[in-house]
Amino acid sequence: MSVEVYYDDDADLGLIQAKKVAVIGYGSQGHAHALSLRDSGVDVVIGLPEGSKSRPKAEEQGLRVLTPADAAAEADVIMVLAPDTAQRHIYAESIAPNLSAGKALFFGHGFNIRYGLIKPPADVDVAMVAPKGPGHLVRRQYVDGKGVPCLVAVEQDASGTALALALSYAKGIGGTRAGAIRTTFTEETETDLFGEQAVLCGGAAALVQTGFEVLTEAGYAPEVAYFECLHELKLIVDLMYEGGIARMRYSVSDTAEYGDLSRGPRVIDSRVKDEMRKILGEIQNGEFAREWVAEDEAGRPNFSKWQAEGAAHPIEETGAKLRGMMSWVDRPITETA
Ligand SMILES: NC(=O)C1=CN([C@@H]2O[C@H](COP(=O)(O)OP(=O)(O)OC[C@H]3O[C@@H](n4cnc5c(N)ncnc54)[C@H](OP(=O)(O)O)[C@@H]3O)[C@@H](O)[C@H]2O)C=CC1
Ligand SMILES: CC[C@](O)(C(C)=O)C(=O)O
Ligand SMILES: [Mg+2]
Ligand SMILES: [Mg+2]
Repeated sequence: MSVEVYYDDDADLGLIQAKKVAVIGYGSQGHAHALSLRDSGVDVVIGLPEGSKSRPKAEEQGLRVLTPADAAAEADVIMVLAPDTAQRHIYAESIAPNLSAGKALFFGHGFNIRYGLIKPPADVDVAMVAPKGPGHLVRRQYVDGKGVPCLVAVEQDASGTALALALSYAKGIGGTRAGAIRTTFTEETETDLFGEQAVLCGGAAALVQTGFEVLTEAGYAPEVAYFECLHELKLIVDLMYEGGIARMRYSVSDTAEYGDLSRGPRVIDSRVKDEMRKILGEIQNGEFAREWVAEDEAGRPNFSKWQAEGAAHPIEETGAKLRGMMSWVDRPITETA
């Protein structure tokens, strides 16, 4: 099955330039969308509660900041880029009362629509523009004249032009420079959650920490273990990113390649694959979403405990010391937001 991919020539920037856009939230994604849309000639207003820590950041960047309700009331297009767990409350309290017929409700991730936590009225467009990368990279790429590929999806096409508007928005944040791939809210949500849980965040972090523990528990220096299990991972992933796993295997020694081919499948074995399938099942049947919403409503006790445990892992102390010696390590991600 081939996917539809749209580039700059397939998108009319004029459509989004003719609208007023409210970006609700000014964090990782919010700041990137808002600043890049503004730089693309779009009339943008930011929606943040009074007392939000993000307000001064948005104001320092010259953006107009209103409450979420006032921003939603002014806007034709409302892009929701607040935390997934906060979105249903923001929608009920501030957006729904200001969502009149003909407006468009946009998302950067499909969680709340996929799991029925937000149910928009039938007379508005509901679409998604979801960059496939962290917000700070989305902004940096835009500033550099490039873009991060993104997914676009239409859940509700009340106007008959929802896809064209989503593509126009994607062009405004640099997404169609790299390519905007057509998908659905269901596919984006389920694959995004699976990727971050099993591979990109959960799987990779557990792999790095476990490798570090095995080496240090066997008596090897934490600094040497850090380089092997975390630092060099970026260099290896960069090779995969540039030319796939084959390119990485071409570039490493044949000793490394033999170790990779013969030992890799012992680490990520059929038990791990079965567990990944179970994780995917929990995403598909809504179990993960119910658990996460309940955890959030209970004040996030497990989340806070696991966060603290992660921050106290010995790899963090070793890494902080070593990175202090690395003048070439990139600027901190807090610089642009
Ligand atoms: N992080 C990423 O790169 C990616 C995120 N996404 C999706 O983008 C969306 C936003 O995520 P992300 O950028 O990580 O979020 P962040 O946590 O980085 O930022 C959230 C922003 O929302 C604000 N906020 C919190 N509560 C409210 C509220 N009640 N009303 C209005 N604004 C509020 C926060 O303000 P304050 O400073 O006051 O807390 C902050 O500015 C999510 O749907 C996420 O899944 C999609 C792709 C990648
Ligand atoms: C990989 C994490 C992510 O899905 C992302 C940056 O794309 C997220 O939700 O932050
Ligand atoms: Mg993602
Ligand atoms: Mg995600």
